[in-house]
Amino acid sequence: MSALPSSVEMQFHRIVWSEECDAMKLEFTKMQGAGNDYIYLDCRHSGVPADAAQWAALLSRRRFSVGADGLICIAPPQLSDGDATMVMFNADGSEGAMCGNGIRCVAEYLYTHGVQKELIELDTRQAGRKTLYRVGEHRWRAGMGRFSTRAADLPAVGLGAGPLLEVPLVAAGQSWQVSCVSMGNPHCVVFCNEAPPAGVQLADWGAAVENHPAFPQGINVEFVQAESPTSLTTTVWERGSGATLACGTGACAAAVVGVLRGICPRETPIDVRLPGGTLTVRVLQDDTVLLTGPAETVFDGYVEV
Ligand SMILES: N[C@H](CCC[C@H](N)C(=O)O)C(=O)O
Repeated sequence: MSALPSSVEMQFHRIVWSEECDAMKLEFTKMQGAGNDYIYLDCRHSGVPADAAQWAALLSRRRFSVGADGLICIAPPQLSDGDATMVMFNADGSEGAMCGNGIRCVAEYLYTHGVQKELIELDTRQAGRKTLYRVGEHRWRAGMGRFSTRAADLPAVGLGAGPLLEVPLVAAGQSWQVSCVSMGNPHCVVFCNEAPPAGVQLADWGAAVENHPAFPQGINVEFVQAESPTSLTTTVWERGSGATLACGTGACAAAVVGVLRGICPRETPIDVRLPGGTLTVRVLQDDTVLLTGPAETVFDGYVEV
């Protein structure tokens, strides 16, 4: 494991000095939602450590460390009536504004660690408050707030001023009609005959769109195939993490574009089938979105550093 960030601060309340091995133990909980796995740190007493981004990049490395799509700090709530704040980092250490699979797992973590409530209020640093409803064993519904297709909310440049529903985009030698949606974080959705289209390498096209000049802060990319009006098959390339088995906000973005393009119905549950599992999305008349899916604990562990 390469050298730790030199300025690692002993802010984690769950870092304990281990006498027997004269090392520092960083305790964590590994959780996943439809295979989108993160390392969760309980920072409710200590606050988000200054080195969280470095820890995310260090510990997310598969085979060389714990391995994950990123790291999520469970921090104190922004407002007194909240239960906690989710602060998420992608595998490259970049901070994501919102994480649909992560927010359900934070609710599950709190529920299994003393917050015995079926309705949990979670804050985020950039995407506002989310309300989580426990709908079954290890299963939560998240109120994801309203979507937006405005360039300013993504942000996107040079793609036009109106709703970015059908914009031409050339990347990796391919030209596509893409739809851009913000779920608090930016998504580029491509409806196609198969997801991903034959002959298109997700890693090539995904990375090319993620880093396209039209998206100065990067973007998450979804290829979507409509099996029926209420069943979408989707593959994902995530900003800052690459190909993941599922993306909660990406599932919402796919369903939203399906509704706005008249492919999917509003209000009706839409199954978004991802490589890691199925998430269910409802796009309501007022443009708010509900995301339902699993939230599972994989293991508790610690890293000696
Ligand atoms: N990569 C995303 C954050 C994680 C989103 C995804 N894991 C989800 O479940 O919504 C971004 O940088 O906007």
